[in-house]
Amino acid sequence: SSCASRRLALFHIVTTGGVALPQSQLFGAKGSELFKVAEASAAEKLAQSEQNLFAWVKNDNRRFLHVVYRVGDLEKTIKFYTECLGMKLLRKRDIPEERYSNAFLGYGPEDSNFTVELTYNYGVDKYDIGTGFGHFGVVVEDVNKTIDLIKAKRGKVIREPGLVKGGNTVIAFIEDPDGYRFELLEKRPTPEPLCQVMLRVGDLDSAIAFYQKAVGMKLLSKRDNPEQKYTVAIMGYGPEDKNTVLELTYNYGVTTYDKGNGYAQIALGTNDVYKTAEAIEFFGGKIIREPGPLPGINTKIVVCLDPDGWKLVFVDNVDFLKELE
Ligand SMILES: C[C@@H](O)C(=O)SC[C@H](NC(=O)CC[C@H](N)C(=O)O)C(=O)NCC(=O)O
Repeated sequence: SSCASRRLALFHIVTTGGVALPQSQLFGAKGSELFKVAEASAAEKLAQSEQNLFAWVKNDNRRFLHVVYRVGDLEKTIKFYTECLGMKLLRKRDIPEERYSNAFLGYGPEDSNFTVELTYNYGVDKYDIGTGFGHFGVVVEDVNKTIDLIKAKRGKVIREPGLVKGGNTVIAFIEDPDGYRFELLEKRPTPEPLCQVMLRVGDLDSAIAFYQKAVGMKLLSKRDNPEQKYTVAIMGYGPEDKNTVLELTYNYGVTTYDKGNGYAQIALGTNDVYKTAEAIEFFGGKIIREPGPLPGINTKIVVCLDPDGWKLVFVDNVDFLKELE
């Protein structure tokens, strides 16, 4: 967009009363040459800024911190995640003045692992999950065993264990007490068992470009499944067997989804929220909260939307660690 506005500025130089005239008519042949030189130098500067920003984003210290969503009964969800999915309750906080509580759960400490941040809003016991949110992925050693345990605890199994259609991983799907789906994937043990967040997108190429350029993720793999009519792009900061990834799913012909009001956002760590905001804007993301410290806790954040309107929050790495002290 920044590129487009500079082009627009150049265009305005050669317009009179809103009517565009050929450059040679305005400035003569020499003027037209000068204009071309100015335009080329502006384009070079723009390309240079793009390179610099992208290099900064790639070298920033980014990682998946947590995924935030709303639940209707915090204790019920904590019980389900700890008993059925083997997560640990890492911390809880209550913010009575804002009438909400949070619980953080996961498979390892927050300073090095991806976690879920559950939000309970006082008095709200139900949310609409919408159609855009897909699932969270959890690696387990034995899907059948986990499913038996979930059934024994009266958990909801929505897809029995078996090979994923068109692939060779044993999977199963379950739903938590609020209806959020978890895909269980049978894989070798990993340092990051909370391994995926799957979101559906309406334009896969735009989403991939945004997550590469503005968010600094790598396109780890892209797989088309013509029989099932969908394409998946796996984006992340490191190899899928050791790191959490974002799984972007494009269903043929589906360009919009309902986001509901349950799923909220993914939080990512950064060394500089101000520079992050610059990159987000430059590469076409929409900033919905300007970079700066949060009142009360002073943690610096910046909030933006991806091309499909999915929310991302970048959190200052040092401030985040201070929060954990
Ligand atoms: C191994 C890993 O890549 C997967 O598990 S993909 C899972 C697969 N995803 C989809 O089908 C996505 C498209 C679908 N229309 C959607 O929008 O969710 C899946 O869910 N397979 C189901 C199965 O039974 O195999």
